Amino acid sequence: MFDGLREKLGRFSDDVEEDVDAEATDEGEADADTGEVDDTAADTQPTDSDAIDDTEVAAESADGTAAEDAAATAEDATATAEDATATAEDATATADDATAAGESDTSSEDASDADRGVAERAKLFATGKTVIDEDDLADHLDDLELALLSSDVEMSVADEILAGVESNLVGETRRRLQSTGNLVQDALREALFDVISVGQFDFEDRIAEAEKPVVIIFTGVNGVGKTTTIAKLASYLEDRGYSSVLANGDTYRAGANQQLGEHAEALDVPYISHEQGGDPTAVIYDAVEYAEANDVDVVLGDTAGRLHTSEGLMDQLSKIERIIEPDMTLFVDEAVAGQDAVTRATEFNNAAEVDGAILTKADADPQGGAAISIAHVTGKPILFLGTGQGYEHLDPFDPKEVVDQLTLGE
Ligand SMILES: Nc1nc2c(ncn2[C@@H]2O[C@H](COP(=O)(O)OP(=O)(O)OP(=O)(O)O)[C@@H](O)[C@H]2O)c(=O)[nH]1
Repeated sequence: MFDGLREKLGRFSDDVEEDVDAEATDEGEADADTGEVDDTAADTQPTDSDAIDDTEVAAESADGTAAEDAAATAEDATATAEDATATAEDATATADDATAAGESDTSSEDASDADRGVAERAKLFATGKTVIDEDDLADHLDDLELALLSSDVEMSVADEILAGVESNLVGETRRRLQSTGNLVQDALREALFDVISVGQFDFEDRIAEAEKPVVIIFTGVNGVGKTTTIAKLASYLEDRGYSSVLANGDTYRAGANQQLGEHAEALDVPYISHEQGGDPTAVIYDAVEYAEANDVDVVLGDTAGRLHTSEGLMDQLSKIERIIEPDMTLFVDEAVAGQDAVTRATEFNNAAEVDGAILTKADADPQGGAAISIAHVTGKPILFLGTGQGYEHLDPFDPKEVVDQLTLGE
């Protein structure tokens, strides 16, 4: 799942990490230069023998402080601190060379600057800050934006992710997700998690706590897998001890009755329908009465995905919402629909406020744009992913798992 986008995100992490390493090496060399300067300050001593002694002392001091500090900090740090230790070692080596050459004449204050540089770099790595140059990062962020947009991530969501990555890289990362030991990847993972996890709530808790019957209405266009999803959810609920009744509120489309009826029969759950052209609100109302009379826990009501006019459809949904006052309205669309799914989610949310979304066909290698964008754009969480045609192919949406999938392929 999401293989294309995962590859692009991986490339971004690798490229930025490479620059961070290059930057770190440059800084290490700069620190080492400072060390070179410090050591030879000893040459200003009056006698040759003093100069030799002092040079040795200065060299030891440069080694000791720089390497020891860096090594000590690096011990506390995670894997990333190893770079800093390496830098400190480089600095030590170069400082030794400089001592032998004895070529510079800067004051010993620079020694503490050098020490600070290495130690602070180690600390930065340890706390999740990087030393990447802002201009370099800007170039990489442009690449990341292209990668996201070409994978159908909505523009405002892409911007949010870029802002998140940038602030996570130049600031302190929040570390809600387990660190991968790669700062750039961690920054990206946190930024993705922020947009994907918007509004998450526990669906099962909501069902358990609500007064019965719980009424759930499904909205979304035809052909995306709405009917199949209703059936999958009935099966999912049954597995968790809840009975349900299916109601066909799609009285517009010929064949809808038969389709949902077949699922009800296959699952052996009650089914309420009216004639084609009837009032969908009345069908769902009947199903609620049936549930109340028969102690059924959950009413699952389908709605039309298309009418003569889109206003007609939206009016119908508003009427259901007004009269039935469902406990939840869930928007269903295809993960593979990308930006279209995001646009439709917004439209349906405006007509009948949704509580969450279900993305079907996540098994059909979607780009990932819809999965990343819908929650942030609508402010409502994705609750389930459809992962196949069977009734068992409905997986609760776990933002952390999706982030892992997108960044680690797990
Ligand atoms: N691969 C895959 N196919 C799915 C998934 N969910 C539904 N489908 C298939 O998508 C097709 C359309 O599903 P329906 O449930 O009929 O879609 P609908 O939204 O009710 O559409 P209409 O019947 O036209 O109203 C069917 O062949 C389903 O088996 C899924 O998660 N993965």
